Amino acid sequence: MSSLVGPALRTLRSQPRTLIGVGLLLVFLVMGLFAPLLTRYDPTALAFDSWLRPSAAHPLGTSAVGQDLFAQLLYGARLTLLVGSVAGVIATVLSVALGLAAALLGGWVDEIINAVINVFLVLPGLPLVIVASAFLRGGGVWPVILVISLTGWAWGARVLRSQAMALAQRDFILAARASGEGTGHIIFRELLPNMAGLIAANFFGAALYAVLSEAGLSFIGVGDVSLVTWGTMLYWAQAKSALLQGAWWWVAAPGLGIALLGTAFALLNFAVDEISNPRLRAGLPGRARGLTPAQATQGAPPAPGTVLSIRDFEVGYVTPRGTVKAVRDVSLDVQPGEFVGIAGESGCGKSTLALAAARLLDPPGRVLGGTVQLAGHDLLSLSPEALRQVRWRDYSVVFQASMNVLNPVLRVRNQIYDAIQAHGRPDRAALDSRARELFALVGIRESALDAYPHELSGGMRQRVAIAMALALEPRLMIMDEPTTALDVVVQRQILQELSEVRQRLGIAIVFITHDLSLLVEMSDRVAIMYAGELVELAPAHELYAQPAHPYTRRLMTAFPPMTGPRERRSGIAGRPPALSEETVGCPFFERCDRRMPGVCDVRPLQTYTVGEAHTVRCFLHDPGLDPALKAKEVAGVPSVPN
Ligand SMILES: Nc1ncnc2c1ncn2[C@@H]1O[C@H](COP(=O)(O)OP(=O)(O)OP(=O)(O)O)[C@@H](O)[C@H]1O
Repeated sequence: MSSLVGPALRTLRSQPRTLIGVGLLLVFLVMGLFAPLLTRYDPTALAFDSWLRPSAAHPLGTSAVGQDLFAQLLYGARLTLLVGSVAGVIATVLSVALGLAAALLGGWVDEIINAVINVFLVLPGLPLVIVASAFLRGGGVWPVILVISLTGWAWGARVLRSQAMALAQRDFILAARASGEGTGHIIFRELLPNMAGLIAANFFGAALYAVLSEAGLSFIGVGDVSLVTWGTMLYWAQAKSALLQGAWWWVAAPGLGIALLGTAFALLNFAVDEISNPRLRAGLPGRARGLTPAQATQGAPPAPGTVLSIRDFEVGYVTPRGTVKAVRDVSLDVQPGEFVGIAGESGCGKSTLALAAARLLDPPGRVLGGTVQLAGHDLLSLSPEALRQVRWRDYSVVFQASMNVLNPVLRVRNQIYDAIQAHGRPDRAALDSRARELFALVGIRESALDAYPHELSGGMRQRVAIAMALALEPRLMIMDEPTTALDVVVQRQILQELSEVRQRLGIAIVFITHDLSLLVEMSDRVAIMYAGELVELAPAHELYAQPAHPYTRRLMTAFPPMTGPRERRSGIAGRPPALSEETVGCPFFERCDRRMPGVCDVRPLQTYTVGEAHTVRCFLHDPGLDPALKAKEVAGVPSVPN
């Protein structure tokens, strides 16, 4: 919750519309709460002459029966706000409870809830309210509130049910369930915080509906017209022909009150959306992650011509249990046409690095520091519109699940056309020839252009996704395990075609996989990640011949080579450290057969250069270190031959 206070205050300060919303609501609250202090008149007392014009004694004049209209406006604010807020709360509580019950219990419970919601949605709202309130007529304000709440909850329940159902399938909820967390924990710690924005928006929407419904009911005389609300003021003004009498202020004052209260709710609704939705408040990521402009531009400038330059990059997942720092101090440059492979065990931060660098990281993921320059653009500072211009034209992304982005009801041809048209409008003939060209590039027969996605195999669909990513011949393609879901033969074919396409078009590729032996064959350079750190970076052949980091050597022995005789492979004993904790020294210390206690577990990790374009983060390569220390091997940790 505290993580929302900062953004809330920032949004309040930076958004004039939020300030206006808060200001208006405060004015109405003061009017309602302090009405007895702001006027000495009883709003219902028939104490004055009728039809008095506005004056110092009666700022809004008097009614047809001699009541002070200013007093009515003040006391009317009180009941109007009461109706809005209480009906808003009841409708929201109902919506949240039903939405959560449907999502968590599923099955027949969900079916019944869904059916009830649908019935309430198709029932025409106003006639229902009129009929219901006709039964409860004259009972004061509470029946009105009850009727409005019970007729106004269904829309919110539908939206909240959908969101709860979508969240219930997200990995973090499934993980919480799998780890045995109780329903209370899942509802209050996992689901509700993620639904906070929508719940608040739902409340303001329901409150607005309640205020308008009460005004509407009162105006047509169905509510309790003996109460003083802005709605009943309008009713009496109309009943006594105020406009014909020239007393337009009798209509204008409550009308304006209702309009401004509605405006306040709507503005607050926007603000809540912005505070609770990290994507909206992260319009400018440099600002969102709390970096000063100076911090956002830190780092050495990349070499001229560099396509992608990542500097001092830090990325984390901000969770209720703390921040999981998945990418730690990573710097990496990619040159035009270069194939850079990134390998490492599962969970070492490869995907997080790719997603964050491509500005595709979803909350709770957040860039915590560093810069990403792509062909001269400071990618992290681009506005969404500027980013749209750059994405696909300057860089594209292909993920393992990219084949699933194909729309099942559109022919592949149209989807390819859309990708080509993303930044221009070539004519039909040009589109057709480009689509054929792209299909030839990724090795798909032209006839597949007229297929629907379900008519193609997984491998073909993934090739279509790659063709779409190639459509605008970007300078860089970021590919995160693009072939992992496919069988080995298809995987091999796609990789060969990719390699040819890259050479022909000069596109740089950052390719992520667990499979180091595959990368060594494909890449110009290979980066090895471990526990969020980039621990070794070297030309592929050099990494293969002389791996410098003990982890790289272990990783090499863990995968069979793609060619050559079959050998017995050994895994890596132990587990990487938890990324939610800060590591002192080398994160591989516990699993390392060459570890040097007193050095590796104590000193801050540094990068050493061990060859041209070959760097490693390992103290074994510290030229200033006592060679006697390096010679020792650690008992109990299986060693790997150099
Ligand atoms: N939404 C999330 N919330 C919290 N932690 C997360 C989230 N997503 C990923 N992580 C953590 O971030 C770390 C890095 O994950 P990431 O998916 O980047 O690793 P990876 O090397 O790509 O793994 P894989 O090869 O299995 O895809 C992991 O420890 C993971 O548990």
